Amino acid sequence: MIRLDGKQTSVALKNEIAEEVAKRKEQGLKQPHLAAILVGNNGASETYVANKVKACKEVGFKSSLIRYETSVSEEELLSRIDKINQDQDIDGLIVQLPLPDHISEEKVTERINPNKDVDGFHPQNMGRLALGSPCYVSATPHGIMELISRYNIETSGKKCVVIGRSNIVGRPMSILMSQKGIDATVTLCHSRTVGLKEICLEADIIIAALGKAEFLKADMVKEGATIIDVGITRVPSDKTKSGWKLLGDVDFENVAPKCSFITPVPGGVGPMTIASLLYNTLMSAKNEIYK
Ligand SMILES: Nc1nc(=O)c2c([nH]1)NC[C@@H]1CN(c3ccc(C(=O)N[C@@H](CCC(=O)O)C(=O)O)cc3)C=[N+]21
Repeated sequence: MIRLDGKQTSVALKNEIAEEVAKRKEQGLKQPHLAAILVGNNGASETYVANKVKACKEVGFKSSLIRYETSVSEEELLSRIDKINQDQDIDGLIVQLPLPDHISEEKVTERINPNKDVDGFHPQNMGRLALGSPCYVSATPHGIMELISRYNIETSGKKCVVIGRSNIVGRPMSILMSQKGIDATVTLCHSRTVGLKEICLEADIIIAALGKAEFLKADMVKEGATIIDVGITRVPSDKTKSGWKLLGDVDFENVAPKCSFITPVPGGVGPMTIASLLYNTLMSAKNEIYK
């Protein structure tokens, strides 16, 4: 069993990015600049955004964190997005999800200039993804593809089961795994799937992205499978310093011994998500996607 070390791989990817940023600086080009909007004070969102800002510093990016109270109006948020869209210095903009109920995530996502949509959530980027055209690939799916490629995991002709059909992970993952060059045969499963266990038992690669702690059990996994765990659930624990423990969507302890490759939580997909966001922001600064 080989652990897919997202921590270490994200450091490698960040080093490559930092090198390129340094080179661009020598050429007199400006620093890539990522802006993040955070609404309210959801604990998990705070951690993720703080990690993103820290990662920007590590690679030599400029970052701007824009905070709003939960009570901010949709109109005010949208007009701030308009302003950032116009700002020549800002290459990438993300609005951290989830948003409060009175703000439409759809409207917010659609308002971001697709050229700056380094989250890859805009319909233009999602549509291009489906068509196989150049686009910003959302950070978690992009990070997973990087892990698969850097560990030389075979995908061609393999049976891949994706569990969860969210717009930000499951759906784009199913598209990426089936695209030309990757060539897996994909089954996208969700809460109405009948016979999930039998479907999983056939899989060479399982991507668990349904958001239920320790959902995927050892009796659902074929010997030698590759398991990618996208879940991250916080549960109270008196054994950790923070008072919290992080659980993935996979029952790691029992599943790991059966696998050829498996991602841990934490230290798997999470750090790769952050590195991929930086990668997309560098692409934007270089105008590599929309020339
Ligand atoms: N507009 C938007 N873009 C996102 O990319 C986005 C989002 N909204 N909303 C929430 C999800 C979740 N997400 C994570 C990022 C980093 C870790 C991460 O760094 N995880 C660490 C642990 C961090 C911890 O201590 O919680 C790890 O797995 O090792 C996890 C999850 C980005 N998301």
